[in-house]
Order: sequence, then structure tokens, then C-alpha cells
Amino acid sequence: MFSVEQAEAIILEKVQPLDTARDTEVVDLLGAMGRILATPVTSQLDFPHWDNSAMDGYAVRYADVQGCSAEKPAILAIVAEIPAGYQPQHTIQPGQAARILTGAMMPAGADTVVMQEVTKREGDRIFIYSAPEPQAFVRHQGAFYKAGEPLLPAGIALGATEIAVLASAQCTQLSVYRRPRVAIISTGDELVTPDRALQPGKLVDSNQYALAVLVAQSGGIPEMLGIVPDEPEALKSTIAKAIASADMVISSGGVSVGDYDYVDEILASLSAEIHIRAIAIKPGKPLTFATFSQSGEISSSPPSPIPHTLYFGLPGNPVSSLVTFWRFVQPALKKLAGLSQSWGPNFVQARSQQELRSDGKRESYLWGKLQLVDGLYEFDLAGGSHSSGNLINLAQTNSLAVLPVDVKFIRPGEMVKVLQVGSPLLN
Ligand SMILES: Nc1nc2c(c(=O)[nH]1)N[C@H]1C(S)=C(S)[C@@H](COP(=O)(O)OP(=O)(O)OC[C@H]3O[C@@H](n4cnc5c(N)ncnc54)[C@H](O)[C@@H]3O)O[C@H]1N2
Ligand code: MOO
Ligand SMILES: [Mg+2]
Repeated sequence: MFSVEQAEAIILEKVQPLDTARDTEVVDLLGAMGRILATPVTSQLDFPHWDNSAMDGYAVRYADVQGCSAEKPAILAIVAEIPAGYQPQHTIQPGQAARILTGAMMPAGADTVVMQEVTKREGDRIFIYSAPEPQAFVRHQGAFYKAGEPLLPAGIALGATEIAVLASAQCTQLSVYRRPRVAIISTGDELVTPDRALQPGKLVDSNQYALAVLVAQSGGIPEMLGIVPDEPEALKSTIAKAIASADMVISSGGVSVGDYDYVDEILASLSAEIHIRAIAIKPGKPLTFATFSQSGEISSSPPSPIPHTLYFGLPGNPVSSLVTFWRFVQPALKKLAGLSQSWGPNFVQARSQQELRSDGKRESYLWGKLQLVDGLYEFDLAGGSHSSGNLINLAQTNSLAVLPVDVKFIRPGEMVKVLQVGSPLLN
């Protein structure tokens, strides 16, 4: 059985990000929301594009206003009015000034802006009562960014700020990675869809929905393949179909030691390389991680373009499925999707509000709520049962407190490592 760290390293080492050349598509600016940039972007524009004024005031020659004061104002002739959006037509000569508004282009000859508040205008003359610094309130061309320098690197997720930068650089067509296709399979004779009447002994398939949401939030396209009964042939053909079309397959259930837990033997019969069969994590111990170098035996014609399909056989208990998704699948999916960094899990240190308990045998994940109180994170353990079969008290939780192996309790008020979960791609 692998430790959590060993398992994480094995999984991430096997994840090959999508291909920069082959796995991309072109989208427009709004279509880029939440997508991952596949090609670095460079602009041919300087930012600012031109020297311009940062204030409403007067564009002057510094030499004309140097040393002026309330007692001895500089008096200049106003020879131009320059609103934002217009190219100045005058060159400012000694003794002259231009009325200028915020964002307007600086006129030739002027090198400094005097803000309106230290001036008084009388007709076409301006009285300046306070000496500015040389070049005051001028935003110089190229001061923020010089044409040709890298603007945005590949491998970043695009949100409001990046899309604003791209819009201002007039990059309206963007190359982004396609979203990885993630097939989701629920296994078990007991499972029914949420719209079916519950017969005795049955259980609603909640994992399919939880995993579809998590996949979409992590940048993938969920392909819900539904419920497969505990019949080896049915399971084998569904898994074979899934690995032929998806970049990643996630099944839940059927990975433990029960009489109807078939996933591992089916993966072996489909020539998977099984890297992990169990991890010392609670909940989530019986987790299978495998890779397919081709797409299995039914997919040889035509050959799949996907070089490497990742397979996660998550444990069926609802909380175990979610915890293992957050801890192992989400970083793998973000890496696969092309994020160059920040795909790792987000841990913070928080003060526990309650006593936290574990048997110390496996790394334990206890769910609850993380919040910032006076600049310090506090972790509030969810009330009710922490059975891996109880998903009811998982609603509204946003984090998992982590108790390492051999740590049996954390006292109230002690600091604990906490994994933030449910975070969308852009967090
Ligand atoms: N003798 C042992 N028994 C079990 C062990 C063990 O080490 N020795 N491990 C336990 C642990 S820990 C877990 S976790 C589960 C994992 O079991 P499986 O992955 O084989 O899952 P199933 O047996 O198919 O189902 C377990 C449980 O989860 C419910 N389930 C399954 N799929 C769904 C779904 N899509 N939506 C909602 N709930 C689902 C299922 O009805 C069962 O109650 O094994 C323990 N046993
Ligand atoms: O790993 Mo199981 O998830 O402890 O219930
Ligand atoms: Mg089982």
C-alpha cells in the first residue's frame, strides 16, 4: 500500500499534459473564459500606446513651471485643448500650455502635466501656483509593457484579468487547449438513477453527478456513461469503450475485495498497467490507478489518437469517491488539461475548532468548513457521522482537515493542515 505522497507522485508522473500543437482549438475572447492558453501571447503594441496624461490638467514644458509658487505663479498661454481620443495638432512652445484630460495623448513639446487643482484659468491663460516634479503625471509609452516582450505565457487559465489583457492587446482569436474528455462510470447492481423509484436494497447513484460536476469544474468535459451492473462482460465493454474515446476514465465502486469487485481484473484483462491498488488514506483506501498505452483491445481500428489514457478506479463509498477525486484526480486532471502550474492541491494551516480524531493508521481526511477569522484560518468540523457512506453532512463543506499517519488527535485550538476543496479551475 502506498502512502498518499507516494501515490500522488506516481500519478502525477504518469500524467502527460495535452499536446501544444495537436490538442488545441481557437476561441474568441469570451469563449476563452476558464480555458487554458496553449500558445504564449506577445503583443506588437506598447502599453501605454502613447505618452498620455494621468490627470485632468495642463500639459506644459517643465522648464516653464520649475520654481513657480503661490506667490510667483507661472503664467502660460493655452494653445490647444486635448480630450482623450484625439491626436494633438500643436507643438507646445516655451511659454505655452495645452488643456489636457485624463488619458489624452501628450502634445509634442510638453513633458509634464500640472493637475487642475493647483491652477486657475483666466480665458486663454493658465496660472500655475505649485511646481510639479519633472515629468509629473505623464504615463510614458511602453512603461507598463514593451512591444515584443512576453505578454502572457502558455499554460495559464484565462479569467477576467487575463481576458482584459488580451482584449486590450487586440488578441481576439486565442489558441487554447481542448478540454480533456473524462468518461465517468458508476458500477453496482444496487444503483439506480435519481428519477427511479427506490426498491428495497437499492441506492441512488450520486457519484456520477458529483464526479461530473468536479470534472467540469476542473476543466474537463464529463461524459457520463451511466450505471453498469456488477457483470464482468458489461463492465469490460463499457470500460473498453471509455478508454477508446476518453483522455481519462473515472469509475466508482468495485475496487475493494468483495465478491463483485471486478474493476482490477477487468483492467488487467484489457492490458492496463496498474500502478496503484491501494493508498493509506481514509477514506479512500481501495483506489486503483492505471494507464493504457493504447486504447485497449476493441479500439485498434481506427487507432485512437490518444497516446495514454489514465484510469482512476475510485472507491464506491460516496465520500471516498469525492475525497480521492479532490486529493488525486483533480491535480492530475488540471495537469492533463495543460495548466503549467498551480494544479497541485491547495493546503493551508488552520486552527481547529474541535477535537479531530483518527486511528492513526492511514492519513485521515475529515470534512468541514474553512473560514478566515481576523486573518487566521479556522477549521470547523462537520457535525454528524464521518462515515465514508454519509454524504449528507458533506454538503456545504469546503475543506478537509488532514491528520497524518500516527497522529491520533488534534486538540481544539491546535493548528491542522487543511486541504481546500471544491475550488474551480481559476482558484
Ligand atoms: N473486507 C473488506 N471490505 C471492504 C474494505 C476492505 O479493505 N476489506 N474496504 C472498504 C472501503 S475502505 C471502501 S471505501 C469500500 C470500497 O468499495 P468498492 O470500491 O468496492 O465499492 P462498492 O463495493 O461497489 O461500494 C461501496 C459502497 O459505496 C456505494 N456506492 C457505490 N457506488 C456508488 C455510487 N455511484 N453512488 C453512491 N454510492 C455508491 C455502494 O452502494 C456501497 O455502499 O469497500 C469497503 N469494504
Ligand atoms: O476508504 Mo473507505 O473510503 O475508508 O470507506
Ligand atoms: Mg466493493
